[in-house]
Amino acid sequence: MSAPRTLYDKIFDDHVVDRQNDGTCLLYIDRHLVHEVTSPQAFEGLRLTGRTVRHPEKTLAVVDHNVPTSPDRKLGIKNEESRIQVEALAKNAADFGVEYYSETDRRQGIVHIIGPEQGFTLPGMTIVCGDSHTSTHGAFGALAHGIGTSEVEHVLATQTLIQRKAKNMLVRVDGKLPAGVTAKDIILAIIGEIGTAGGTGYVIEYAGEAIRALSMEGRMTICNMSIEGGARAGLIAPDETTYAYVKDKPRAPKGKAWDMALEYWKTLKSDEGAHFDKVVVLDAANLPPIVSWGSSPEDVVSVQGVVPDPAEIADENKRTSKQRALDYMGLTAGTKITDIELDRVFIGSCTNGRIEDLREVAKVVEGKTVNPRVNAMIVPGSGLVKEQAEAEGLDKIFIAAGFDWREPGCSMCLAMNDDRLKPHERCASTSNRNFEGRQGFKGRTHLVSPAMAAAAAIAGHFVDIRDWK
Ligand SMILES: CC(C)[C@H](C(=O)O)[C@@H](O)C(=O)O
Ligand code: SF4
Repeated sequence: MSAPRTLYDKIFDDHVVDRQNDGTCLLYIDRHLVHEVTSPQAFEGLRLTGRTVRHPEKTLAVVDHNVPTSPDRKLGIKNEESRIQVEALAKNAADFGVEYYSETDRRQGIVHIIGPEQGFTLPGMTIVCGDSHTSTHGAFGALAHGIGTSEVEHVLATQTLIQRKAKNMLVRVDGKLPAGVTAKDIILAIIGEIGTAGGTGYVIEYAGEAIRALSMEGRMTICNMSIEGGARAGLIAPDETTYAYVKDKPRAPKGKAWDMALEYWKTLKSDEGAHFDKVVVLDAANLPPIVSWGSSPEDVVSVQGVVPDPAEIADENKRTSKQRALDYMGLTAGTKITDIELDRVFIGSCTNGRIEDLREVAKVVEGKTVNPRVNAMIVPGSGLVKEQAEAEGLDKIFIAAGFDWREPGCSMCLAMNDDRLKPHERCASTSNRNFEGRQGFKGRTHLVSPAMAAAAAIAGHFVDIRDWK
């Protein structure tokens, strides 16, 4: 009998092409997603050395970070740098025979949203992209992680990647989530608990009753932010929820191939007794809605809490850094979270820009009006999410409430396009990063769930969504 293995061990082992004595491995890569920011030099490298893309059919390219989200974006991109990046990807995809979704393609959207939508992302696969939030695809029980631009070139040329095995970490979330508390709150709570370096050197497998109960959308939200906890990747073992989501997606296996795939996918779980180097356990029943107060995703507190006091931190470096975060955020220790007023609300991103997120938002804002002080935008994660939302009439609810309803893209998740905060503007955001300047120079970001962002847009300040009527 071979030793019990984790899900990560299994997927890794199944993809090893070569293993050196020092542990360096060459891994086969099943799927490669490409966006405009991290691919120009990689394609240029191929050109300079006269190489081709080894498997264009295992590669999919899309523009997302730099595309405008205004309705008139068909008229072109005004910002020169953005335009050059987008045009470069269009040309590279055409030159190298890679399928490409331009900003006018209805399937276009954020790279981590379109992969699953197209059935390009499947259980058991190795998936890479020159983007840290590639961890999102781990929700399907795929080993998915970000790579650097030189690695993008390596994968384009060889369909393989040099990797060393990471350690195994298990995050088990037991129990049932209370009403109003979501996948976003789970992952913010996990990062609050383990810290942004807690997952360094690990691949995290999420398990437990609360994880099993999540939809694929919720699971993607969790895996998406694994990287904010320092982990190389996040994983959730596939189950009936996964298969139901994947079935009939454009690129999912069909007929006999589906049956064979399913048989394999059912083996994709950690064996009884498999060894984890680190285990963290959380109880879902005790989780409140969470709001970030600082400039790191670990700076989180319950919506019922107050802005913490750095003076209470013993470690000097940490104390100084958290004080700096408070200053940057323009907050005073002891302020009640529900007393924090907002200027902007951003609902979207690869963390929370999927259809289920928009349905949650619609439930909260239907028949209500955005606070006049607040400028609130909703950016669907893809063209297909937008179509689905419109088919369900969600856009009408949003527009009637005073939200700006946009075209798909990364938008205000990061300030790489026209959507950005002005200095000192304070934003409730469903995205994944609250670093200094992330949403615009001197902008102030509070990370929250879609329901919490929606309620904040209406109230003009944070409210406990559990009290929402
Ligand atoms: C631009 C890209 C390389 C970057 C990433 O790697 O994650 C971006 O998507 C982000 O979220 O910061
Ligand atoms: S939505 Fe944000 S986190 Fe996701 S890929 Fe785009 S910039 Fe990165």
